[in-house]
Amino acid sequence: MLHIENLNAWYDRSHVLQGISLEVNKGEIVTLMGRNGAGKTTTLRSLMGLLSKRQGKATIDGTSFLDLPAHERFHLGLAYVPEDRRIVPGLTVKENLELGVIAQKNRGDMSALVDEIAETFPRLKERLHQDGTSMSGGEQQMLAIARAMIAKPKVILLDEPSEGIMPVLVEEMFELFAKLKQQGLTILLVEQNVQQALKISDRAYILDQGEIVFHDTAQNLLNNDEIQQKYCAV
Ligand SMILES: Nc1ncnc2c1ncn2[C@@H]1O[C@H](COP(=O)(O)OP(=O)(O)OP(=O)(O)O)[C@@H](O)[C@H]1O
Repeated sequence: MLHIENLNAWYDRSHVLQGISLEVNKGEIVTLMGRNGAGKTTTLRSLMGLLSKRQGKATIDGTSFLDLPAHERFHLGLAYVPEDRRIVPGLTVKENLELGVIAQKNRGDMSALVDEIAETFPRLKERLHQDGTSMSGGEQQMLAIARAMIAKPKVILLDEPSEGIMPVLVEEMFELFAKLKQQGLTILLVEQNVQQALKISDRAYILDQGEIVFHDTAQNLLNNDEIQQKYCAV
């Protein structure tokens, strides 16, 4: 589904990603792990075209997208939820969700789409008329994910969704990812919360200093303390 081959990326002269190759098959959750500064966010940002200098190849369902403008990636079925969530202040939860509909080519029935997504995110359903930014960090994270999901993407890139969120909501969030996977979504997940991420993932890649240094099934990695200690201790 998502295929990345020899991806390189630079911030000015700093060569941060040094030839990353990975793939995420349809319906898989794949976690990208690694210490702070390893290049995880840069990988997602490069895929979204947010770094001016990058090289390599990336395809979604066989279509190359690295050189396409952002809206065309979106129409190919690629969605991105950055770490900072970007909930629009002054808009309700429902209005924030509607922004996800407005961005679509074929908008269909806006309220039907909002109702549909609210079924998957019961916590949002109860708060549709509340100001989006008045919710807790975890709830805002769910709103950001729901807003991306409304476009029915094929692949979603999630950057540190559990960052700064209270433990009970983290649990709920990981359950939600498992549910989205069951609905057929393909997920590339960047997470520091290694144990929980691996429990719901199929496979994982470890990044270190801009290179993939290890990959395995999530189950094997979960049992591999040595590798976790070596590359994932913060
Ligand atoms: N805007 C920027 N300009 C210059 N260098 C940057 C910029 N953003 C990140 N870097 C550098 O690129 C490298 C990779 O950073 P990146 O944010 O991708 O790491 P990460 O694995 O996501 O880490 P973290 O878990 O801390 O977010 C780091 O050395 C970082 O200092």
